[in-house]
Amino acid sequence: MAKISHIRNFSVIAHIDHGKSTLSDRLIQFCGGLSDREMQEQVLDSMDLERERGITIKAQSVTLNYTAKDGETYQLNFIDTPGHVDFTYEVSRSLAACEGALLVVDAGQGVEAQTVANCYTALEMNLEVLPVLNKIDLPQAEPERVAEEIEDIIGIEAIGAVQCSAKTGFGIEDVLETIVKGIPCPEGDVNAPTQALIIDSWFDPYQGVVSLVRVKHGTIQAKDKIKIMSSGAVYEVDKVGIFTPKAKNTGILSTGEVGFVIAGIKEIKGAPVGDTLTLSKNPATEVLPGFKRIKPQVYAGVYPVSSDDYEDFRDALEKLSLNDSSLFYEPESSSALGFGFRIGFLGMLHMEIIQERLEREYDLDLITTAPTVVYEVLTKAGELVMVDNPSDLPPVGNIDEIREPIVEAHILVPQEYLGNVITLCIEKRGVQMNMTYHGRQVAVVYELPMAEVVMDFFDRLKSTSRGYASLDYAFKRFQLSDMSRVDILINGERVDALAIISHKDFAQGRGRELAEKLKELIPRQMFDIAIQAAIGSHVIARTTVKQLRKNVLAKCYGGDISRKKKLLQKQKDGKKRMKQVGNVEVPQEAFLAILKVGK
Ligand SMILES: Nc1nc2c(ncn2[C@@H]2O[C@H](COP(=O)(O)OP(=O)(O)OP(=O)(O)O)[C@@H](O)[C@H]2O)c(=O)[nH]1
Repeated sequence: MAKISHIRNFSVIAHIDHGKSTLSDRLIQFCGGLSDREMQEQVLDSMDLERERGITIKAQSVTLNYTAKDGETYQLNFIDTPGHVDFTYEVSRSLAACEGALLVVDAGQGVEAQTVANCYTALEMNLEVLPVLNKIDLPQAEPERVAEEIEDIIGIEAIGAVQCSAKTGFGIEDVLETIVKGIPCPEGDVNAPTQALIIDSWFDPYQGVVSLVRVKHGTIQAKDKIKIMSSGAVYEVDKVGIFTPKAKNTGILSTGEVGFVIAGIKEIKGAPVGDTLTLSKNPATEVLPGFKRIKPQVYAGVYPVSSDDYEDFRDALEKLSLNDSSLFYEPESSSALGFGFRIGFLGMLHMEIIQERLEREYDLDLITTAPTVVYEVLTKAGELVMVDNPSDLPPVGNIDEIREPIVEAHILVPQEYLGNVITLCIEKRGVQMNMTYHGRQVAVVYELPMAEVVMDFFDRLKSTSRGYASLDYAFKRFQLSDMSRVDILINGERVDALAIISHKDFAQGRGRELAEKLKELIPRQMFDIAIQAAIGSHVIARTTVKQLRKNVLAKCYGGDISRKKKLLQKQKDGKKRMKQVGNVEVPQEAFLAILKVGK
């Protein structure tokens, strides 16, 4: 238990790839939390997938003891935050537990969109933000220029900011001194009724639910009866402690501290993120301000390739949602794909990660339909319905208005690529709201339809700017828009899972491209396959997959047997991800073809 004046709770925020994880590991290493061997692996990114992709998904924490130059030992509770645009909401979750944040900026790259977005989130939450110029070992590092850029674009003091190289270890002690001197200690009353904020909860197969908490007032000790304030449920604390980064029982967490609580809670819903913990004896009367829950922005239907896997799929989703409170799912059925689930995601990266985890960790073969944003539909009867699935769109005759979600996108781009970025934004139906010049960089603000942004905008932005433009966006409002559903018919049969909602100006083009794309993707079969795109009963495009003329094996007649086997195996593998639509075999790629359209 540390003296409250000697506690510092902080996060590290940064644009992706500016070196947050590397710096975090250095700080842990400097404070003796890790051996050299453990240092080889980045510790805070614990999931395999994260390591492979080099991004941080789950907020985690570590408690460090640092003996400062003033001779005093400080307890530094450091809470990790993710850096990718899909996960910005997790940042505010971590920041709610802190008094300060290190704003890590790559001294070669300069300020990028999420540097700005994350910094504002921290400032709004009244945190002390301390800039850190990282990667000064790089020959292209320009710490002075970047410091000016921080002052100019973000408006916080940065001249004289601490400089370091997380890679070489240079300046790490200065960073720690900056934390001790620059970040205020927590405030709180150790004798007041206990109040602790649940920053994160996850399911551990051996311990049950583990919650990461920040104690604002009072203490939590082993054997205490804790009460979850939203539900009133009472549990007995088994273990409390800190992460060093390994979990270490301390028997108590006191005011100002950050650590874990395990209390025999079986369900993640039992300890909701953002909720307040108190003690059943002398409970607090008020809950702590939580943080706003984020709703999924992108929905897609996910179906097992084999209907036998449905139960396993449901179990897998249940398990996965134990560790990912942002995962939303509900059963859905499609006439083309059978029984599956509609899953809500925070963005396209989240969708990819979930799909990969389901396939990899749970060994499922899945088919995912094209992702859709949520539309607000006003019916002629005056009802407002939210539609997250094209096939749920009411019949055209019943629709009064369709309103699509609009985001405000903040883009930072070097001047030489500004033209390309503007061209892209216009192509994506963007409306420019603001543009300011900051030295070599330009900050542009656009309102863009979310549907356009979630598709391929990020990749396009990167490629059109050689990787230099950066993006941050947030939902702003719904806006009346001229949208319609484009249906795909295969041999006259409407395939619900292939329907898309598109702006009328693009509907014709997208319908045509989609039909063409499907023609490439659907293998030739023993008969002609007609592919049509239609709006209502009006066919807007048509293509045909011609029938196979010869048996593929005929070519091998008399040829060697191993080649024949290979061919058969290839056909078999290819079949794994096929879905039967009427009498036509449609491959998985076909259901995602829409993502490749409109580029
Ligand atoms: N030269 C140099 N490279 C660095 C330094 N710090 C980090 N890097 C490299 O920059 C890349 C990104 O670093 P990470 O620590 O993964 O960045 P991050 O901000 O944590 O990224 P996410 O975890 O993906 O959000 C890695 O290849 C690091 O090795 C530094 O001080 N100097």
